[in-house]
Amino acid sequence: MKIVADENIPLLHECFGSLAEVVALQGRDITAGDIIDADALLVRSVTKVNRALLSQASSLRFVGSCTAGVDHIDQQELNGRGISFSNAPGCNARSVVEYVLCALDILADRDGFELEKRKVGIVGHGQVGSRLYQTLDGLGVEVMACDPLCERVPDVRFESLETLIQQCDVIALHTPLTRNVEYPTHHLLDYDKLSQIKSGAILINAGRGPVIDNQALLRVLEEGLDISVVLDVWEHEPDVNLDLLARVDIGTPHIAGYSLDGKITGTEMVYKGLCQTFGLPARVRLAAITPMPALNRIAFNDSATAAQAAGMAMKSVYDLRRDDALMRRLFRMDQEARCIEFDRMRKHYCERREFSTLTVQARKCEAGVQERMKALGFHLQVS
Ligand SMILES: NC(=O)c1ccc[n+]([C@@H]2O[C@H](COP(=O)([O-])OP(=O)(O)OC[C@H]3O[C@@H](n4cnc5c(N)ncnc54)[C@H](O)[C@@H]3O)[C@@H](O)[C@H]2O)c1
Ligand SMILES: O=C(O)[C@H](O)[C@H](O)COP(=O)(O)O
Repeated sequence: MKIVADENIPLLHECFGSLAEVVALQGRDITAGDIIDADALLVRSVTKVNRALLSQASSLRFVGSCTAGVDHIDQQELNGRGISFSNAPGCNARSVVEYVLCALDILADRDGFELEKRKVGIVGHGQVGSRLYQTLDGLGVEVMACDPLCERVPDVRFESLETLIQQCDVIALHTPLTRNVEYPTHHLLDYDKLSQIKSGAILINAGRGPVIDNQALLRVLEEGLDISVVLDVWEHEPDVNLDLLARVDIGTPHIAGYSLDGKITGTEMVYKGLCQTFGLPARVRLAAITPMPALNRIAFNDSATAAQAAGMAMKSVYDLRRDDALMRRLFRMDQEARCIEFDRMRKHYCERREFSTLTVQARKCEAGVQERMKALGFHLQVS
């Protein structure tokens, strides 16, 4: 068997090496010629799997994308050719939730607000949105969700997008990128909607860049709309608009889902999908070869307040300011170098772990500290 794969799939050879010959290529550069005799193609979000790419792939039986998003995959074309497809729904949902929590923590420090006093609106109540909702709700934050496609459940407050825009102090976008469907998300936030966001609010996009019309966002910011903006995803990646980057409060190179845990789970989910398609036993257990986190324990004294402890624990696992600072190096580069650097930052991304890998000892701490740590998803030790 021959597998052609994006070289940025973690543990690629450990996982698939015993099953097949694995040819690892740069995801953006995979061509129709590269997969002529491949039995399986494994991609991440930067490879467009469409009619042109598949045109000569007569042996191809399986395509796997180690990602949550599938807007780069023409699934109709795959169905038409009888090619099985697997992706990795939810693999990195916790990672994105933690990115959003860390962004809010940094802005709360900078601007001196308490998250518990802010109203948060989440657009998209799927794997990421629902987990974010639950976490914020557990922290005592007032939350509302907007998702016209999601089944209504009693303990979730669903509102329209207009209500979220009018009422919320934080708006977080977690929808897929869709066009030509009943509720398309392409440019869901256009000039009109952006202009209506409350003054002082925070807008976060860690879904897909084109869900916000980036030119319109730049325009409202230039016109003086007083909002803070956190962008992990950009229209026309890897070609980031520097005028927009200059105006956002936090900017990162599409790494919200890049915890090592999330990426490895993505690999494992696709590995299982491939094994199923080819009738092979899925023997590799990636948990067994996942590295130990560099930091696995932190202890608080009884003098710690809940807010202080939460901020320290979050920053010790993931300090988002580092990613923002690295991103701003793009200002020093010409367009070609910027695109290369955007991909380079993603390829060589630091080994970031999820909150659950950190044990928080809060034995003598007040109940508030313990509750906050638990709600955030840390592994709490109180005995
Ligand atoms: N930045 C990153 O690193 C990163 C990581 C993971 C996922 N993503 C992106 O975020 C998206 C969401 O991730 P997920 O895992 O939660 O996906 P998901 O498919 O589980 O959830 C998406 C939700 O959005 C809802 N939705 C669709 N159209 C909508 C609309 N017009 N308005 C409101 N809601 C709408 C869907 O009903 C669904 O519940 C992915 O599709 C992917 O593109 C980005
Ligand atoms: O859709 C996803 O899962 C995320 O956007 C993912 O983090 C994208 O990462 P990439 O495939 O571009 O490495």
